[in-house]
Amino acid sequence: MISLNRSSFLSNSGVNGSGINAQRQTRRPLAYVRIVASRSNQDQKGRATSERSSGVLVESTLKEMKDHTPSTPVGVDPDCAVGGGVKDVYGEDRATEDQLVTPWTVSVASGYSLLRDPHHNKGLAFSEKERDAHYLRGLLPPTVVSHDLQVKKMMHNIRQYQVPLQKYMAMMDLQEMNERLFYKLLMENVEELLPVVYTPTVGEACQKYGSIFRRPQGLFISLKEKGRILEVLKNWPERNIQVIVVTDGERILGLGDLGCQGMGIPVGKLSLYTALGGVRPSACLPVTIDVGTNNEKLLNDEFYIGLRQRRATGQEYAELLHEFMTAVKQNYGEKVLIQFEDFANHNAFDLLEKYGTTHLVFNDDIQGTASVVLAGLVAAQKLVGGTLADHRFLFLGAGEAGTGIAELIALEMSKQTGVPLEETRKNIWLVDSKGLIVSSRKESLQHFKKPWAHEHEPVKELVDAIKSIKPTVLIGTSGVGKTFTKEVVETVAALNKKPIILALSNPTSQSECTAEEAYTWSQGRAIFASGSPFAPVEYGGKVYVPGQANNAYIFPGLGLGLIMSGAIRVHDDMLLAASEALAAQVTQEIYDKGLIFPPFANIRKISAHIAANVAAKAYELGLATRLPQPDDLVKYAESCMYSPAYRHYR
Ligand SMILES: O=C([O-])CC(=O)C(=O)O
Ligand SMILES: [Mg+2]
Repeated sequence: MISLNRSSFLSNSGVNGSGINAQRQTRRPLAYVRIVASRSNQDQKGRATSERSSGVLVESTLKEMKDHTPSTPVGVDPDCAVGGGVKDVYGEDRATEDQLVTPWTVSVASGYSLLRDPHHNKGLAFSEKERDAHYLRGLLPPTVVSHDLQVKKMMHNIRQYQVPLQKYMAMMDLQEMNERLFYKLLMENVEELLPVVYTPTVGEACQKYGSIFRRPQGLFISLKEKGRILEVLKNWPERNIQVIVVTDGERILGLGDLGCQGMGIPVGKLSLYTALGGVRPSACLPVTIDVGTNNEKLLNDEFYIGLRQRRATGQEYAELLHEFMTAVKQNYGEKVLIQFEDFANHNAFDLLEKYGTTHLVFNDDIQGTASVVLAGLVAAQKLVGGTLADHRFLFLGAGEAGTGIAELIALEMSKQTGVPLEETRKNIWLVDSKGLIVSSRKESLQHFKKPWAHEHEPVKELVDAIKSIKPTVLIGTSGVGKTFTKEVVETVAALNKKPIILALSNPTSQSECTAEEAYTWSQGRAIFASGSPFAPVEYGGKVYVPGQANNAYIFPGLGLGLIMSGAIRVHDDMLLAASEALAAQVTQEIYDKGLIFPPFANIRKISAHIAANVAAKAYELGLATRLPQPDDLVKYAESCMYSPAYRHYR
């Protein structure tokens, strides 16, 4: 193994190479040279090879590598929480000096390779000067176009596709071809493209991930890698990771066990971390843990990309997860944020409890969804009058989302009123597949359902539970579509002037009811929001715009707030702080439209406010390590955000 670290490059500066490679090199301005976070291996001929993040294989002799000495000083980013690393000659963040441990190598991206490097490619937007300086002459047609025109053209192209999955694939191709164009497109067309890169289309993409799979976009850690996870993490080309979204694919949206094909979810969530929350793409790491799948269809699918075995459970599962969690902390330190995503109930609660005290973790389905729904409910009080404590809540679905939301509502009510948590919980009722959760069922209930087992006679059907509990708010977190039937909606609508109905299961096919059903069956009285987007509905000559109560409002800003404050733990009060910040973004103009969530078009501003509130809470709780605390946290959050604007290359 060649041990050639950054300082050895610098100490060798000025050494001229010889031979073809060296001649090629001397022709090229040294400013092309950049330090890339790639590991090198030495083959039998003593050459170092490294696979760059762009997937371009760089081969260099030791001598040649010495010649790739950066001519420009490698500067350190100003004290910005989200940056904070060494910049390469493109002005982009790279690993910090102490992370540049051997065996890191140097590689060159210019000419043909530059066009195939998604992090630096600008396509037709390379200027005349850049085309000269970077050996691009002839590799591109003569036209030079602006970033804006590229966005316009891509949107035009994407709109030509009728099938959502084709749009998804076009977006993934773009992400792999030109990252900054991908993010500019997504950020400037967020309402149109969110349903493409995220729910509902990402659900279909996961179902078909094996057949549409082209290039890996994250790390696959399977049982085969047991005992070697730290090594696997080091294969990832980026070193300065700040957020990991990890799934084991067992409960992908409301679609069930999709095994290794769940990878679409971490990839999609992390692209929102960047587009919606401004965390730079190179700091994001999607991970799928593959312990097998119990999905027979996938096990028999010749295109399935995961381990062809039934799921490992018990100790084998726990050991793999523990090795992963330990390796992450060892490799990236204790301030890397780990977001658990789409784990099945039986693991999700346990993992959160187990690692919540040792790692910076949160579960998006339990806590992120809860935070967004609480914000919507707080905002809804402006439309219905009163406070949270005036309500009775009934959930269909008592899993991660259901019990997570229920607990955060109870916590907020307790904080607002001073009434103990055990008491505020009594306003909240849950129905699972066996009926209303009541005290006589307590013995047989899973632990996360037990706090909701109140005194009541057993009730089997949802509609009977509604008649008995008389909820003012009905929330669907069942993962089962079409469960808010006409009778269900009519029953809750008969009890309330303005029933709050939230159909949160994803994707659209699993939504408890559609927006049209909610408005029609409630004669236009429902305050409705869903997890996946629905188009506006016309009813009785009026247009109703449904809200989207999706955790995408929260996790990008929450993550940014945690990163920028250097938080070391996630605390429930931070989720409340995030929720409060989101609710505060609902303006009178939005209320006047009958909405309880702000438009996604404003999400960057919303995320900055969420991040600021979360960071403020982290400082207040003594959980922030980035000191001193910035004076204006909103401004600071904005200043930390990634911009997809092209860099000018020297
Ligand atoms: O991914 C989404 O749209 C929301 C979510 O976390 C889920 O449904 O599991
Ligand atoms: Mg999820």
